[in-house]
Amino acid sequence: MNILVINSGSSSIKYQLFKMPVKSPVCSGLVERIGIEGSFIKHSVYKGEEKVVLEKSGFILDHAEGLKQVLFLLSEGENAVIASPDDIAAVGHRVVHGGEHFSGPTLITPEVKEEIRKLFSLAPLHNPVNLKCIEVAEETFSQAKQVAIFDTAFHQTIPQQAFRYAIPDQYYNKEGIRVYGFHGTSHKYVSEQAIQYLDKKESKIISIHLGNGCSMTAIKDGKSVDTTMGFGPLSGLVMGTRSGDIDPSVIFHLIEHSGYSLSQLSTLFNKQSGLLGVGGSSDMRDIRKLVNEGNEAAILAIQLYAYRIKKFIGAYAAVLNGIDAILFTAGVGENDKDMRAAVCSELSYLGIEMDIQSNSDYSGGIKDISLDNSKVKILVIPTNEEYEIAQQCYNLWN
Ligand SMILES: Nc1ncnc2c1ncn2[C@@H]1O[C@H](COP(=O)(O)OP(=O)(O)O)[C@@H](O)[C@H]1O
Ligand SMILES: CC(=O)OP(=O)(O)O
Ligand SMILES: [Mg+2]
Repeated sequence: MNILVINSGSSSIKYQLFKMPVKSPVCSGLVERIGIEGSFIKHSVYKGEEKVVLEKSGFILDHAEGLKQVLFLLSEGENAVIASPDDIAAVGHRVVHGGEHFSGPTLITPEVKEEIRKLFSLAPLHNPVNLKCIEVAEETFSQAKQVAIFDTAFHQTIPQQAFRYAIPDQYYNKEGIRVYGFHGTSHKYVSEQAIQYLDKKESKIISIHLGNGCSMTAIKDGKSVDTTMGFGPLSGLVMGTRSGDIDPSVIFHLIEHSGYSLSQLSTLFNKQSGLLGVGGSSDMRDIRKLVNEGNEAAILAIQLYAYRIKKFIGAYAAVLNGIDAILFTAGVGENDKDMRAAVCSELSYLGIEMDIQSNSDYSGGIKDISLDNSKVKILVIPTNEEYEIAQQCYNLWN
């Protein structure tokens, strides 16, 4: 069964084509830096032991344009992996916000699309592009089943004391205002990998997903019990362009004293803050270059970024009453050894002790980068949201 998975993030599209139930993909790829200078596509086709990599650069304005270029790569030329669009049985879509409606894989109908649309304002960087990718896929693969897998689903196990805000009941009961949590597919995948690796079903894990969006989840015995993102994917950690936690008084102040409108506020906190707002770029690789040149704004940006993660490690150690393992994953978590080292520095009181050499040598796969005597394991685990999505789609029919 051919399942194409489309994972549209705020600044990228990742995709993989699986011949399920086989875990390794037929092809995979990445459209990066969508809407910012230096956009590129990297498309890899796996032919037995051989891997053919096609790279294409040139500005890509939006997700629809990026996806159309990907669809062309799948079916044209000598490296085509499908003969016709009808070869795809199902398309699995990552959808970021599912509100309270969706807790499992969901066949996409006009009603489901309407629900995704209703949540646009709560996930303005994501649900609109997720829906756009669904529409492009429906047009292109008209015979395929379209399935949505929601980032919010894994967090349905969070208890009320963690998912409710301390505001009057009616805002929860009538308007659904609560913590939903995001990156659930990634937190689920990496925590399951860790539980397998540690061979420890009863476990206290802190999963740290550092991509363009960033979030942490406290996971007890495989279940999410708290997470840093909330009603929308804006709270918690410092991110590429999002501020993370901010006192709502700042919002009142900007409205009252600077005349900010709703859309200006949304743009400020969603698109102009985080690494971009403080350090000058949303991309950690650019920030690292600036840091190496001694740029003070960039240095401050990574300090804020690391400090916030550290603070939540402390909070979740308390929530879980101990930690067996912390997991680093996603673009920054997997690739930025200096960030991992900064986060884990001076946490020996909590039993977190990194093997600096092992951290520096990390080059892929699941790896324990803690010292032998560290009470807490520090694991780097590459996320694979696409495989997790393909598996959940496959389970719908098998
Ligand atoms: N080698 C690297 N060093 C530091 N950061 C990196 C590296 N490679 C990728 N990243 C960062 O990872 C982030 C993107 O992560 P990713 O998980 O792909 O995000 P998303 O899925 O939200 O688009 C960017 O900030 C990028 O700079
Ligand atoms: C939910 C979220 O922030 O996703 P991403 O990291 O892909 O932007
Ligand atoms: Mg992502």
